[in-house]
Amino acid sequence: MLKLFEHDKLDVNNLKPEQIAIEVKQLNLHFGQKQVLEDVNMAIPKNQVTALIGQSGCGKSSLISCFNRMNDLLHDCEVSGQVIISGQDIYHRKQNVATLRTQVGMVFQKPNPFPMSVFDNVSYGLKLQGVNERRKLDDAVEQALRETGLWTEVRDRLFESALTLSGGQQQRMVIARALALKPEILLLDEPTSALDPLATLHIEELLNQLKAQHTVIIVTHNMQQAARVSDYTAFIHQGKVIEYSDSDSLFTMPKQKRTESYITGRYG
Ligand SMILES: Nc1ncnc2c1ncn2[C@@H]1O[C@H](COP(=O)(O)OP(=O)(O)OP(=O)(O)O)[C@@H](O)[C@H]1O
Repeated sequence: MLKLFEHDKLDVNNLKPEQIAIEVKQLNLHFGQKQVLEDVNMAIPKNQVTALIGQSGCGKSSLISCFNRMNDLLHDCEVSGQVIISGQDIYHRKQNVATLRTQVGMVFQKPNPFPMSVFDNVSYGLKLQGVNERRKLDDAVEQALRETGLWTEVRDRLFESALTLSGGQQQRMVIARALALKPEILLLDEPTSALDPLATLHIEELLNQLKAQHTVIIVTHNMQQAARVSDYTAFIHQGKVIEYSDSDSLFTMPKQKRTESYITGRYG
């Protein structure tokens, strides 16, 4: 898999404004009395793959859920601080949340195809946006399926139920459903944990291609996967970002003792 050359590495703790897709400032998140994220400050680079790693319950999913305000849907969740995307704090009261979720797509652990055809799944978001012209929908569906490498596999099955696809195909179709809306940012929460090794490999190869057009952020339990697919990695522990750097440095020369303990399997 083609990764960054040594000289292409960015210093994620010192990015220029034009290199930043998401800037997180003083982000805190509570569920009731429980603090889940504490003073998170980080800038996520544009058109790169960034991985969030850390032991179960450390706050990885909660953090990416802040990037498209999925946490708004949860009872008892309180967020403070700023998440800046395209120069706007997405927690500003004037932010249109539906627009935000178009701009920042999300894919979950378990493939969640809607019980309808492949075509209707992939065109779902566009139709919700009021796109009805058949030609436009056809083109968008084909383009999104090509982007996920699924087109040749499903071109003859577009009007069959998406539930008849394999788990790996369903997950790529769900990614295509997000891509059809042309998001700037794609959030993936453990996208391969329900898949077999071959389907996992397909998704991992796909991530590397997607970054040409999108900023990709992946939560993963699997450190080998993070090292394989990501350009940058943040290690999170008990709601805090402990270390954040290019993935090669973090996995081969971690600066913090806690990062080293985690990546060498001493806990987690
Ligand atoms: N809806 C919720 N209500 C209350 N607490 C929650 C909720 N969602 C998550 N939490 C708590 O927030 C903490 C962080 O959870 P989160 O799912 O972000 O962790 P994670 O690092 O993604 O874990 P995993 O790797 O197991 O998915 C955990 O203690 C969890 O129990």
